[in-house]
Amino acid sequence: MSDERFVIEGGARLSGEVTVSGAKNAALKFMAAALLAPGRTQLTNVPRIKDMHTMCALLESLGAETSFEGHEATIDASGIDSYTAPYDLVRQMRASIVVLGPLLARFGKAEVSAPGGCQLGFRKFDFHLNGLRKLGAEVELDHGFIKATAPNGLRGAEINFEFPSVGATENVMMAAVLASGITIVENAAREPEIVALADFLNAMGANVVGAGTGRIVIEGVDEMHPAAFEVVPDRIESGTFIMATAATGGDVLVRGAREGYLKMELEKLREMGVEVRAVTGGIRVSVDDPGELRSVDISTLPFPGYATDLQQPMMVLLTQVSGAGIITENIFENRLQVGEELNRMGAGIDLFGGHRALVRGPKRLSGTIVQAPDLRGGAALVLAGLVARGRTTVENSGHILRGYEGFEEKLTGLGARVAFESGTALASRAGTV
Ligand SMILES: CC(=O)N[C@H]1[C@@H](OP(=O)(O)OP(=O)(O)OC[C@H]2O[C@@H](n3ccc(=O)[nH]c3=O)[C@H](O)[C@@H]2O)O[C@H](CO)[C@@H](O)[C@@H]1O
Ligand SMILES: C=C(OP(=O)(O)O)C(=O)O
Repeated sequence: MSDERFVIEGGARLSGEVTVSGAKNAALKFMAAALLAPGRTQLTNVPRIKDMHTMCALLESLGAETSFEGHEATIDASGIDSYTAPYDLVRQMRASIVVLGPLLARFGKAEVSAPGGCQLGFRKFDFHLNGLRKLGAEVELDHGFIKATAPNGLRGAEINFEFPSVGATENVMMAAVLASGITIVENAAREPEIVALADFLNAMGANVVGAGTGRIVIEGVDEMHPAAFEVVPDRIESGTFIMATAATGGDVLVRGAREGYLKMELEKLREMGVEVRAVTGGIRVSVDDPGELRSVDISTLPFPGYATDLQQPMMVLLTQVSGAGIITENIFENRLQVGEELNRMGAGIDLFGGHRALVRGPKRLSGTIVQAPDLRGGAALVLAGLVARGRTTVENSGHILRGYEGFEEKLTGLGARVAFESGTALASRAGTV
């Protein structure tokens, strides 16, 4: 439990403009990819969020030099002298597992603490390990650590994923760029962040084609070099602001949002009657009365299906529109649990096991104290606070800081009444710090 909280006075309609930050789930992988080459990688449009600091700490623990000023991060991976990602960092951020592929590819060895269970449900890593084994690595689980070695180097192979896992596709791509010969990844994840990573790897000298389709082909190269690269905009942050605007009944230009990154989500919003269109520089969303919108069913799936990371914000929106909608969560079974917190606010959501929820609207939510169950669930509860009567306090909000830059400032800039408090700030107000 963290001692950070968002406090929201509900009832304001959002209006104006908001600019989305760079994508967490792309930037983290670029930083791991920097391990593939000695020298100084320079990333721009890096979001100022907690996960970036965690990744800097992880890279530094391996011997890299990092700096993170404004929205620019530099990583010099010349002096790597450790190949172990420790438990205390992996525990904070599961995405740490993506250093496995690059370390193994460049140094022939890597040890990463096995990521434990987390808020979203079972998050297995078997696809990562089996993919690396196919490339010739010896991989074992020993005393809670994934230990991988490739004494004779990695060699290209055909890898057929049982499920298009984002992280496993990324780990295998980053390992295969320095393997000898050709690697073919079938049933690869197709998320925009995979395409962004392939573009970045190619800028570093790799030869990756097919990213964004289910078949990625990688021809190994002898060495990689550092590159300067810009992080793509965050589609999940974009979607969060779009849904917040629809739920409060507002009119907002979400600068940086890309229509191609939110195909299914925008289709669903249009089906509901939300006016949402691509304009120069972003996406404009406008709703007069959320109660006049119609409910829809959604089912989360790998891209280009409906994103699991935008399921919880949609759950909040569905409480504000007319009719009943069924949410089917196919990726992370625990992500529907936020419905229980919403029910404490009066949402009346029926939860059927871990996979289905029935949301009926429109409901007048009432503010109370709720607990952020995870990153996107926490953001969804802030959205619920925006539409609720009275004051909502979202406790355990440290999760939200992992993924949203300046959430309080951005929402306040759109007219919301939101404050962020941390234990330190509260103690300081009380004169104890
Ligand atoms: C840092 C990052 O980019 N996180 C995103 C990434 O997580 P992450 O990369 O962890 O998600 P995956 O695509 O790997 O997971 C999808 C599903 O596959 C299962 N699985 C995965 C790997 C494995 O070895 N075995 C296995 O069974 C998982 O339990 C889950 O049910 O993609 C998810 C799905 O879009 C997003 O919600 C996360 O925000
Ligand atoms: C679940 C997420 O992140 P992670 O995979 O790092 O937990 C997310 O970005 O929504």
